[in-house]
Amino acid sequence: MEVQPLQCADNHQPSSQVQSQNGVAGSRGTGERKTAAITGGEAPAEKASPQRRVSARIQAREKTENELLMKRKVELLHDHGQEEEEQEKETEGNRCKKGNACTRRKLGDGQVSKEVAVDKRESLKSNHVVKLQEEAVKARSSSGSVCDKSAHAKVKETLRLFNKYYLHFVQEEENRCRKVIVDKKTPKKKGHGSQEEAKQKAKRPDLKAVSKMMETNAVLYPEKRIGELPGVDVGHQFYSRAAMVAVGFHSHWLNGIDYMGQAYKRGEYGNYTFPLAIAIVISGMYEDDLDNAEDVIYTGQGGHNLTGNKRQIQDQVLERGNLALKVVQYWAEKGISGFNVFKYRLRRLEGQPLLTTNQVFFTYGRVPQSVSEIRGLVCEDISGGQEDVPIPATNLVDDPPVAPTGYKYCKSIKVAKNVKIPLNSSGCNCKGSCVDSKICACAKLNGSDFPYVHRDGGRLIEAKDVVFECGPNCKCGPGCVNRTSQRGIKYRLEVFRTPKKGWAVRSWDFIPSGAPVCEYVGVLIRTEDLDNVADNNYIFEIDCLQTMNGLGGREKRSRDVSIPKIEGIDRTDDQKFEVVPEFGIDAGSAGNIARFINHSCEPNLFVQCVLSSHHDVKLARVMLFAADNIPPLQELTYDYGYALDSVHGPDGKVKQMPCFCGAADCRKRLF
Ligand SMILES: C[S@@+](CC[C@H](N)C(=O)[O-])C[C@H]1O[C@@H](n2cnc3c(N)ncnc32)[C@H](O)[C@@H]1O
Repeated sequence: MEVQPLQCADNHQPSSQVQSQNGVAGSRGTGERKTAAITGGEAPAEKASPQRRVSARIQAREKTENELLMKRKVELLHDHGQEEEEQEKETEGNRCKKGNACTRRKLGDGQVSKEVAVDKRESLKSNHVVKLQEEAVKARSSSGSVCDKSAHAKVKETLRLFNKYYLHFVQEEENRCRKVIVDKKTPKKKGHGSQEEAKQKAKRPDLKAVSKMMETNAVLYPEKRIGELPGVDVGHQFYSRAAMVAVGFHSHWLNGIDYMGQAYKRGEYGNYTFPLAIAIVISGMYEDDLDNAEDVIYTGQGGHNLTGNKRQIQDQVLERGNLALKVVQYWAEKGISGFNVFKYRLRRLEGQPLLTTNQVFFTYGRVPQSVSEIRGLVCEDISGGQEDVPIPATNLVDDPPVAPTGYKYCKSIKVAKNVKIPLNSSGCNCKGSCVDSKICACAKLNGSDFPYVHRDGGRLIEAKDVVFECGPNCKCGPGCVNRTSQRGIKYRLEVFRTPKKGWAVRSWDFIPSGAPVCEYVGVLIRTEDLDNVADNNYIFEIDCLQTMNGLGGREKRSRDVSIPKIEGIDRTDDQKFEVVPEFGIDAGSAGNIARFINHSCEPNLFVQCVLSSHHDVKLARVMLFAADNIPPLQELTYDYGYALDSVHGPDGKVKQMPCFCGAADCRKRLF
């Protein structure tokens, strides 16, 4: 636990205004806690024993799991049926995977190419397409929302897997680059990897991640198909070309036009005229492009300078993808650089959902550039200057608009008097920055590897049981990558008022997956001393042990870390983990931005326990990391992890709270 002097901006005013509309307490009076069932103070007989609290959670989680399992079984049967139908089909996609004809538009590694799903198949206008779309709509409405929901979840899961592989390969690449530098400095030894060898292995991490997805059959839609892809809505943003390939939205990481060739004539699409384009990328790489949301003038493929200056250097030829676009109108013209280019007018199909911007700008809205542009501003910086980046609060909901009140902003953990923070653990002996995982003592605790990559100022490769960071006794400096979560808030966050959930948090900046967003800060307290639980919505129990053991239906996390031995607890005996967390963080009266982050059943953040100054998991720091690539202005959320029916009111009765997260897979209740 990092214990730092408490600095508090005084936001402590009467809390009556911190009420959300329609009767759901936005911030007061529900008595819930984040991870375990609780009982209010007025009915001692009903107070849940530690054992009971956790069992209730486990039971409810098991129920949810069983339901999900059943759902998955149904989907598998459905998928299997489809597979049989498609078995015979020979696909261009497969040939492409074997290495044929996949070269054209190049993006730099790591470049954020925010490709928008304008509509994958908007160039198709035939009756067959309309029919297929009608069938898809019918299928959706007849099978209820289950099909849709799981499709969204699958897309998200696929992208998360891709991001995980990507970060693993980023780490590999960072290590390789380091080796090149070391090799340059040290005389060449025979038998040891030379510079040449290191150079040869260079490959873009995003492309390696795509290959890995293909190798492991993890591409969600590996077969080309006509019609929309379930789970990818109009307006969906991909953050790299490779991510599109990982989902199967587009089967080339370089080509702009993805099309089905003549081979498809023999399959279920026998009535179509091939070649037929099924997905195009508007990458802004052609000097003759003119794109907006309703009408796109798309330039055909070929003849432009692959080095990336967008210049057309040759005439285009009416072949391959250029033949595959069946569109409203097409023509040939002399482009800006005087070469023949093909132009295709693409128009949105009637009835398609609208994009959020008129021009294809790739953001969900317009991010304010200065304080004067902020609509509904009620506070310029709720941290009162404590955070490096000011945190404005806006309110376009209440009349008159009010600012968040009833607490003190507090940048770092405040420790209750009866909580003893363990002494600082011994650290590593690395100089400057920890780089060699075979030498660094902290890396060894993390399974002999660093949990973070350097990219974007430090990104966590994947969620772990616990992350061991370098601490006060380590010899490395503050810039060490293994101190990534200790650098405070670096994104421009905003607290904003919602109609149904009280206050909420969003970022004006794009947040890449694995980036640290903030720590959950408040008063570190013994859970047995929490006496106002019935009125406090801001308690976070430090339940790393439960997470580690996958208790309460949680997903077990990566185990390649040295879990510290915990007195009285044998990790092999799961039952012994059924204990109530001993400590919690109460952000009710004092806390940081994290206290405003709402729950979602499909969250974009995840909770990660981090140990830096000491190694007592029960007192770990609670960090929130980005689970996905998060576009600007998307609400930041994490899963509070309640089991349904696990929360009890002061009268001992099960308490329920409706969930307004709006996710396709919403469980409809917070607890
Ligand atoms: C830690 S606070 C989050 C910030 C809070 N919205 C506020 O106004 O201060 C937790 C409370 O927010 C509300 N909340 C959070 N997520 C919600 C959701 N998905 N649906 C409904 N209410 C939610 C509930 O009142 C919950 O008790």
